[in-house]
Amino acid sequence: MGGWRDMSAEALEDQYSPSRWSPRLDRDTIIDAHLAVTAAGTERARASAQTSLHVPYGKGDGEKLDIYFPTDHSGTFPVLVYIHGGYWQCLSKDESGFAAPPLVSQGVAVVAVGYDTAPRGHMDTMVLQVRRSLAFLVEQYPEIRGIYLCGHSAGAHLAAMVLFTDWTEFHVVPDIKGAVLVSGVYDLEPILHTYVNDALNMSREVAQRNSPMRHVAPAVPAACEVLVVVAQHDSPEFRRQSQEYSQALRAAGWSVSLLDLASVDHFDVIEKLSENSYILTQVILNMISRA
Ligand SMILES: N[C@@H](CC(=O)c1ccccc1NC=O)C(=O)O
Repeated sequence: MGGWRDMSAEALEDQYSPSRWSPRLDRDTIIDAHLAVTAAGTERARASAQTSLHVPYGKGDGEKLDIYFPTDHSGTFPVLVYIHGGYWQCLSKDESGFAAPPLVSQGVAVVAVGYDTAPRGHMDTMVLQVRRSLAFLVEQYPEIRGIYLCGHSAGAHLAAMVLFTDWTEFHVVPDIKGAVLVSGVYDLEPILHTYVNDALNMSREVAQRNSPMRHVAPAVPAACEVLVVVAQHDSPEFRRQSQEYSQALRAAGWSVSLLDLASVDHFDVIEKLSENSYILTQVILNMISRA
């Protein structure tokens, strides 16, 4: 976990700026393009699927989720819970439904979870909120048969934290059957030394306590199948984090695959989930149908 310690501040900043690594778009336009594409995809999903939007899972303003129901939902159904990225400080559930169309047409519900981003939300709060959203779903929707987590970037980090939850205080144990972690960050320590922490304001202790890499231990039972996905054009640091995290999980007895997707960057690696023909869409559908 150590190479980053030898980097200059500028180099580290570069490595943790996903917008600087795409051969497709330049750094000043790629984030806006990502917002536009995911917002349009979400609008399309909301227009075509049956939905329950802004469902409160807690008392806080930010504690709401959107449900995209399967086209045929007379019986039980699996659910993919999508946790958005945005470096724990931007984006929201309102542009996070774009992955729904190919899934709902195959009988899978999609839930886009909202959480309080920084500076309003603290790292501990975000992790707790996502955990509570799962407990809520299990209690409120008995039709759900099997939960699959999918998170992008900061959302992959939050999904990974959910895998290491002691559910006793939540009074329910969600049946998490799989997790798809896309271009995530699993060790938060390097982030402390970058602009990313300006809004997050994490101490070293908070960063360590919320680093999935530090929770991988053989003592934690291997709960579900994990797919760690990384983009060809993610930065070397992002690629290293995915490699090391997947190796650590495997060494601890988890069933893990590392999927290194060619020809995509940090942003279109997730945007393309709106397409039925995208390889990751098919891999996810396959994971769900095998269970
Ligand atoms: N300032 C960051 C922004 C960023 O990382 C980001 C933006 C939108 C969606 C996901 C992102 N990355 C991780 O959560 C960058 O340089 O790309």
